[in-house]
Amino acid sequence: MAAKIFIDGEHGTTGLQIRTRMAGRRDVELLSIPEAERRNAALREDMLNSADIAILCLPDDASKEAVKMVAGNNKVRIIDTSTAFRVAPDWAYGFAEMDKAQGEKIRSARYVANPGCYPTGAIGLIRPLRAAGILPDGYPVTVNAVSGYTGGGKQLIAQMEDKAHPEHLAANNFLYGLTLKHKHVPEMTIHGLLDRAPLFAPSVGRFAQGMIVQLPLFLEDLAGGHQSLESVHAALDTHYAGQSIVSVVPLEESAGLARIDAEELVGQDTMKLYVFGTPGGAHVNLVAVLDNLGKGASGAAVQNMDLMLSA
Ligand SMILES: NC(=O)C1=CN([C@@H]2O[C@H](COP(=O)(O)OP(=O)(O)OC[C@H]3O[C@@H](n4cnc5c(N)ncnc54)[C@H](OP(=O)(O)O)[C@@H]3O)[C@@H](O)[C@H]2O)C=CC1
Ligand SMILES: CC(=O)N[C@@H](CCC(=O)OP(=O)(O)O)C(=O)O
Repeated sequence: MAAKIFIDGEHGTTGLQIRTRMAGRRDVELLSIPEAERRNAALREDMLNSADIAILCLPDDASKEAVKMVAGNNKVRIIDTSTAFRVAPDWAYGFAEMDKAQGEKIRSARYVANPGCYPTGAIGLIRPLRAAGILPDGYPVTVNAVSGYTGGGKQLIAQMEDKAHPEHLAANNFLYGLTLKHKHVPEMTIHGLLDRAPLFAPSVGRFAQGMIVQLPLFLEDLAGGHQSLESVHAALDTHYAGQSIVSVVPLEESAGLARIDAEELVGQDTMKLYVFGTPGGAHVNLVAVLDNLGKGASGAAVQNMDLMLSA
């Protein structure tokens, strides 16, 4: 029998892209609410409680309310795409490739927190190096990133695309999060296994989807025996061996590149990791490229749903 899936927030940016990815699938039956009724709490509660898996594509507060609506119903499993539960101890973090044991945790979980788009890139780069003891305690990690503007949901899309919007944004590229208190920092710290919060500097470009996350490192401050471009690359390559969602670009290939396109993986649910620098040099720049709505949100939610359905 087809599994019943309800996407709460199905008419928003993340929800719509999950729906697109489900189109044509016979193993799932989508429960749906007409767009005009999207904020009808009674209807949503009914749908949430009729689902085998509910995927929440809502702001944090609405996600918390939705979770309360199914609290007494052990049959319903939840994937939440908001920031609300990403560091909650009783939720499985929905990034299967970050750790060998994570896929099994997601498969058997009742509650799965889908990662944020920036943290997917940052944790994808940081965690293998922390787990292998290469990035030492106290290292001052900085994460610099650029996102397509769909990362800000319907509101930012309207501000970027609609010239008549009262808060129209004309900039082609802007920095934000200037207080350095972005909501993704706790998630990067905890799931990146860091003992010191990273300094995170995000930005947005005038392109709809796509993302680059950069982690520049000083090689002399890494653990002994790992202070080379080749060693850092080998650690990432070993960590991601045997799966097809996160790939580590060979050093010979990245050495021949003059530039990286933030839109490289638009429409795909994979992530590419690059290691840049010069052999024998002092620095490396680790770079993750992904689609903020692919592996950064909707694609990851479908990957998590598939893992849960395989239980
Ligand atoms: N966009 C992205 O790249 C990413 C988004 N996320 C997260 O995914 C979640 C959804 O974001 P996104 O799709 O971008 O946002 P959108 O604003 O595009 O969509 C949110 C949807 O939720 C609806 N909604 C808002 N409040 C309520 C409520 N109280 N009850 C019912 N429905 C409600 C909105 O309706 P209405 O139109 O009436 O406001 C809208 O349809 C957020 O938590 C976001 O942080 C995570 C990773 C990446
Ligand atoms: C460009 C932009 O505004 N991006 C969003 C993050 C997008 C994302 O990862 O969503 P979550 O909020 O669910 O973590 C921001 O910085 O708040």
